[in-house]
Parts: sequence; structure tokens; C-alpha cells
Amino acid sequence: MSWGYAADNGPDKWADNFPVANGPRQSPIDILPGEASFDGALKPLSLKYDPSNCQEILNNGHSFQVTFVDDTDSSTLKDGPISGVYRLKQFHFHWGACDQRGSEHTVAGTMYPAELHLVHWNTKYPSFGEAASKPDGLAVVGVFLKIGAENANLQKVLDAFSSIKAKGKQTTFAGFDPATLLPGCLDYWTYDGSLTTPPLLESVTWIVCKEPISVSAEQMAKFRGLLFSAEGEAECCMVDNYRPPQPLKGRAVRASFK
Ligand SMILES: CN[C@H]1CN(c2cccc(OC)c2)S(=O)(=O)c2sc(S(N)(=O)=O)cc21
Ligand SMILES: [Zn+2]
Repeated sequence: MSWGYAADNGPDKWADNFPVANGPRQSPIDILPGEASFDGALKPLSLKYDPSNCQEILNNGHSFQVTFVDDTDSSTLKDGPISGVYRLKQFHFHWGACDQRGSEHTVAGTMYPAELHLVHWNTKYPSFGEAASKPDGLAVVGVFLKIGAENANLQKVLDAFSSIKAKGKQTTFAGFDPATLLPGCLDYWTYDGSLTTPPLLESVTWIVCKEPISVSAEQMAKFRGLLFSAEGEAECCMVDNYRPPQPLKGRAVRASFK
């Protein structure tokens, strides 16, 4: 049976097939702002995305993701806590069955209704697949979603949901600028971590923005209309596709802001 978020294949069972689940640099974590150390050497994030790289949107049975063409340095992450150039590969979300849960990272125990992940890979390696297994191979920018005003930029993504309701469905999705999903202030926390889903590779420099973006309650309801299940299978709503916080195991969390 493949991994998922149900009682029989969810986060508590992942270590059976992916022993790194109990490793030293697992994600997500509970971020304690009072224990994060301000690091003046951390640079502002430099995120430059080209909407023409936006390719398709798909339901992979764990989340939905928007995938980018990554054969040139036209959509990149630079500076911040990283060195070199990382290319945007995809973005996706994690969310709850209700507004009180859904994010993966938490802030002093506070859970947000959803969390956006923008996945980038280090171009010092020849490909995403190569980078994904290296300790400095990936950099994921996390953005919390908070219930508030309708988010018109996010709505463009939600409008594609009718074509990808079931697992395995995909459709072209062009010209979307992921920068429109970033908060106005790019203050961040950063720490060394992992993928939050199998294969749970410990290859991610996490960059978690302090400021959330807004999502309306109606928009959150649209996320919950997607399915974990494929067409023809018993329908299973795609909700609670988040891993809970993991032990910090002595890691430092740095803040780019005072
Ligand atoms: C299913 N989800 C993951 C898919 N990917 C992956 C990565 C490496 C290897 C691989 O299979 C060999 C798949 S991925 O890099 O796109 C990411 S990023 C990410 S998160 N939540 O930590 O941001 C989870 C996944
Ligand atoms: Zn994720």
C-alpha cells in the first residue's frame, strides 16, 4: 500500500517504509519565535519568477501541484540563506478539514488553515532528481494562509480545480505568476530540514515566511472539494494532507528579522 494521510498509511506509519522519518533533520517543525536567533548575515530573499514557465496543474493524490519548466534560470530563488541559484520546480499546498488546522509548520503551536510550498532545486546539480538527495539540494519557501479576504490571485489556481478533482487528473495551466502568492513582507525563519512527505529526504533548506497571505473561508472550502481518490474509486476528500511537527533535535532556527 502506498503512503497517504489515513490512519493505516499516514505520518505515523511512514517510518515503516522510509526509516529517515526518524532522522535528525525532519520537517515540519514548530517554530518558536522567541528561540529563533536573528542572523544579520541572512540576506533578503531574491525571488524572480517568469509566468511563461508555468506549465500544468495536477492532482497527484497527495496534494495538487503547479509545475514549472525548469530548463533555464528564468524562475529562480537566490540569496536569503542559500548560496548559488535554485530553480522553481513546482508549488503545492497542505490544508485541513477545517480552518483550525492544515499547515505543516506551526508558530508557537499555532496552526494555520493551509500552507503553500514553493519547491526549488540547486543548479549546482545537473537535475532536480540529482539535487533532491543532496543535503543542499532543495530550498522550499513556505507561506502560511490565514482566513480573511478573498485572495484573487489564489482564485486563478482554484478556478482550475474542476479539471483536476480526482487523483491523476492534470491540465495545462499557463501564464500564472507565483510571485502573486507571496506576502508583502518577506521576513523569514530558516532551518535545515526535509521533505514533509515520503521519501522524506533530508535535502531541504526551509525558508518559512513570517507573514501569512489571506484566503477566504469559501476558498478553503474549494480546496476541500478535491479528492485523494481516482475516478471510479470511492470518493475520499483531499483534506488533512499535512505532517505534524517533528523533533527539532538540536537544530538552530534563524530569523532574518529582529
Ligand atoms: C509527494 N511530494 C514530494 C514530491 N517531490 C519529490 C522530491 C524528491 C524525490 C521524490 O521522489 C523520488 C519526490 S517534491 O520535491 O516535488 C516534494 S517537495 C515536498 S514538501 N512538502 O516538503 O515541500 C514534498 C515533495
Ligand atoms: Zn509541501
